[in-house]
This record gives sequence, structure tokens and C-alpha cells, in this order.
Amino acid sequence: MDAHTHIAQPQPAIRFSGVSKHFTPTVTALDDVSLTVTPGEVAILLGLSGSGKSTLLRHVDGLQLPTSGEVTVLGVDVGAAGTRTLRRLRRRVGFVFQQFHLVGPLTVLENVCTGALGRLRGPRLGLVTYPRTVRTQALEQLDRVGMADRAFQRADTLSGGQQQRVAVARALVQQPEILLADEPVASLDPETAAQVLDLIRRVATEDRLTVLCSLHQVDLALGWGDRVIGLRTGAVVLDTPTAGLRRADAMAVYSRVGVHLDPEPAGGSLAGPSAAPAGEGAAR
Ligand SMILES: Nc1ncnc2c1ncn2[C@@H]1O[C@H](COP(=O)(O)OP(=O)(O)OP(=O)(O)O)[C@@H](O)[C@H]1O
Repeated sequence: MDAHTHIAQPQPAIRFSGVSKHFTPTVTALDDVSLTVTPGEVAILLGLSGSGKSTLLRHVDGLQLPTSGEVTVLGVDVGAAGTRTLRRLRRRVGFVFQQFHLVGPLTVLENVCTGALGRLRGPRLGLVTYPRTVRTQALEQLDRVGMADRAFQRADTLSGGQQQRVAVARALVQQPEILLADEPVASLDPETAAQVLDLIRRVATEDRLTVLCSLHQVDLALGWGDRVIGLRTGAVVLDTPTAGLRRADAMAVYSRVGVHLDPEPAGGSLAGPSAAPAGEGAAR
């Protein structure tokens, strides 16, 4: 080790160390995943359906626990955390889903207020049961996402793009430090998808959020994130900054049988099986 290895690094927002998740003896959703996401970074998970993206995201807030290995989030060892610690951690981690998960019959504003439930005591039924400060915050966040004029409309009367904006506002009312997004634009048309991603990027920058987001659209990913993490059958096969990453190299993540890439891709390193020629253990 030389002196340079002792330069203090910021504590990672998210750290996976040798994390594997086996749902059954034959279903491996995560396969020895090691990665770190630094505070303020916008990292994208790419990979085929079933490659483990959702499972990885669920490990970040302890919705699922590793079979082996360690997940540390905001300094908390998720696997070793008790119920109260996990609950506290989850308040610091917002989640946005593909299907928005709004409560359809409730107003937009009440949906956004539910983002504060983690820090309030007891259940809330009806907008007026939320403290005024929460309602004010909810309106402010709706304003930020361009939905303030819909505050009193039923959530299930909104378009998909509008619902996702409201879901982002709900996550922001939680005042998270990390924002997880599981294919947040997969149900949206391309133009709306780009708008929603731009919105997430803007609020993430403004609030200095760490973002971990799974996407299926490579082109969106390349233009949007700081970094791409590619999964194949649960293993990390690509982990590189998006700057300079070639589309073909990102697309290789989707190869079912492994792709032989240039020895030194322009935009980062291909790890694991995808770096091997097809037929040399690349197919998994
Ligand atoms: N609760 C579960 N029980 C058993 N197997 C599961 C469970 N959750 C996920 N899996 C399996 O783990 C693997 C990874 O699934 P995961 O949902 O993480 O993939 P994904 O990349 O998010 O897929 P998609 O893009 O379709 O959402 C798949 O083989 C899936 O069938």
C-alpha cells in the first residue's frame, strides 16, 4: 500500500459486499454483487428481465435480506439491523415504482402527504388529519413537480406521467437521502419518460439525493445517469461511468449468451462473464 491509499473517501451511500440472494436452491437473483454508490451519484441498473434489478433495489431498504454478503446503507448494516433501525433507515430511503402505487380514490395531495407517514405517529385518514406543515410541504413538492394545480383531483384520474410525478412528490415529502426507482418510466411513452427522468434528475441535484434507478431503455440511461451498472443473471457484468460509454457496450448487458467486446472498451470495464468470449462461460 502506498500513501495514496489512505486518502479519506466519503462514506458510500450504498455498499454491497459479496451479496448473493438465493430464493430457492435453483433461483439465484443476486450473485456475489459488490458495488458502492457514492452520495449524490445517479446510478442506473440495466439488465434483462429477471436479471435481479428489483431484487437489488429491495436489498437497499431491507425489504429483502441477502442470503450471504453485506449490504450497508447510510452506514447501517441492513442485514444486522433490528426492526426499529430498519424502520428508521427506510424513512431515509424513498422508493418510486413502475406502477406508481398511488391510492386511486384519494386526492393527489393526500397521496403526497402519505410520504410523511413514516415520521408521524398513528394512522391518518383524510387530508385534515395531517399536520398543516405536512400539507404545506406536500403542496410545495407538488409545485416542484408541476402538479400543484391537480392537488384536489383524484389520483386515479391522472395520466401515467402525471401519476409518476405525484409519486416523486410523495417520495420527496419523505425527505429522503436516497431515492430508489424501479423502472419508473417503463409504463410511459418515450417523451413522457424523458420528462419524468429529467424531473428526477433535477430534484436529485437540488436535494443532493443519491439515486439508484433501474431502467430498460439504454438510450435514456446513457443520457441521464452518472453511472451504469449492468446485471446479468444476478451478477454485475458492467460498472462504468456513462460518460464515454458506447451504446454497443451498454447493449452487451442484454446479450443472453455473452458478447465478445473490444479488449478495451472506450467507456469502462466489462466485468465477469460478459468480458469472456461466447462459449467461455459467458452464457449464464
Ligand atoms: N420473491 C421471490 N421468490 C422467488 N423468486 C424470486 C422472487 N423475487 C424474484 N425472484 C426471481 O429472482 C430473479 C430476479 O428477479 P428480479 O425481479 O429481481 O429481476 P428484474 O431484473 O427486476 O426483472 P424485471 O426487469 O422483469 O422487473 C428472477 O429469476 C425472479 O423470478
